[in-house]
Amino acid sequence: MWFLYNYAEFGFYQQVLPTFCWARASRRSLVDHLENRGFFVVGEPLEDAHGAEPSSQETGHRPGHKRLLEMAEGRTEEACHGLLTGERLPQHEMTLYRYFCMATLTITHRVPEETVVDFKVTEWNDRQVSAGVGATIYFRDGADRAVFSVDEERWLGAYFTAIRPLYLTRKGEAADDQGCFFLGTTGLPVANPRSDLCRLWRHCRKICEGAGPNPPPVTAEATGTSSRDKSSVSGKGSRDDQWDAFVSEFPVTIGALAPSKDKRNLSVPASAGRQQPTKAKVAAIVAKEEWKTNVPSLPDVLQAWVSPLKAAIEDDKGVLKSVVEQRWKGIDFKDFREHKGRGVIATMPFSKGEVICDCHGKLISESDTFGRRMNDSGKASNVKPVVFQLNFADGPQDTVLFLAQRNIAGNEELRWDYGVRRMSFRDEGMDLAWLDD
Ligand SMILES: C[S@@+](CC[C@H](N)C(=O)[O-])C[C@H]1O[C@@H](n2cnc3c(N)ncnc32)[C@H](O)[C@@H]1O
Repeated sequence: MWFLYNYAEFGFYQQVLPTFCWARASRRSLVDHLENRGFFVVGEPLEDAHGAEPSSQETGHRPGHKRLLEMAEGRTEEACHGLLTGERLPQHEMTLYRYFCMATLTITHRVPEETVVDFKVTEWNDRQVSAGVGATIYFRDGADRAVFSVDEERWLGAYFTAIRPLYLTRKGEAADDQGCFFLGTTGLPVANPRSDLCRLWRHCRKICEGAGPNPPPVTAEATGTSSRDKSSVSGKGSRDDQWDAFVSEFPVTIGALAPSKDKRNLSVPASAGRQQPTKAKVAAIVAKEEWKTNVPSLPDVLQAWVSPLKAAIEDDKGVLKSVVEQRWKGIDFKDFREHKGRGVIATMPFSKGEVICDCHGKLISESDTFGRRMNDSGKASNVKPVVFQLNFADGPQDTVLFLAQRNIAGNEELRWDYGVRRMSFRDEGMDLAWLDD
């Protein structure tokens, strides 16, 4: 019985665990080591405690991820059915569905991430279908290939026929889909599959946690156990049952070692989710860690919190490129003539929170920038400026981006609240009626 064999080593790991725990690489390698020795790892650190994303290799090949993917299959199947019967899924579900399709390639079929990013529509169209068996797809002139089951082919097919076209119709002149199969919501090829997969794992994990007070253990593939293989061992209950009994007898948490003093405030946000966590949520996360020293203070943690969405924007290659090239899709100039001069309109719908353009834009002689032409509205603004630290190749740069303040329809004028009122100009401002707009 696999864990009895390892049981002899368990005392050793209990001793050495704390010294390995905090450094991210050490946590990873320890988990790898344990899994290779046949241990199940519960609460596997899919991302490190500092909030950094795992490396692409880690993201692509964690056995725990395969398990999470299997657990998301049911929901994917439902979504696939909906898509194929003409149902319009909410945006975030379509995005998750696309993540799932990408993960099917990287995790189930071990297709390298670069190949997934570069996966072309022609390669999909050229797939070899064997009725009732599945399909073989050749990537990069046959350098990589994946043999899909019937279900997998159907999942990707539903993405291709029902989701990708929606993204494409939102493609403006500035955007180039480059014939890629996987597109982001803005119609551009996906740029960062690693962060997409991290979001998928977080989502899958939430589903697991929502399933009951004790999330199902993330099992190591090396043990030969999968969600579909819960055969009992030695007639003494399933492996999962035996594991549960084992864990309850010898509880251990690999996050139990306190964080270092300088890192403590960054240690919680990674597990806090997309929204700014409440004090209560941070308190619960901290309590769960059972740290004894350097326990982070709740207000400091809340202050250190950075939205994962914000982090994703700061690394988004499309945004970085648009800022540099001043090419923003889905918006255009419009002359409102004597009423208020030129302004900027949306030429496609934007969802709340989407990046629209940067605020002032790089000054290019004899060339306009959208940010500089946007008109004001104190009462009915639909975009808002937000400061980001964009991670350009030559270093981070503070940049103000305009984000959609609410869902914006095509053809709407984009306006932001300059923050000035008649009173801002003292008496001179009294003639500026547009400031009341
Ligand atoms: C940054 S510019 C915006 C672009 C400007 N409309 C143009 O044609 O260059 C700001 C100026 O636009 C005009 N403006 C901005 N918002 C306006 C509004 N809601 N109604 C009328 N004029 C407005 C004001 O003259 C303001 O000084």
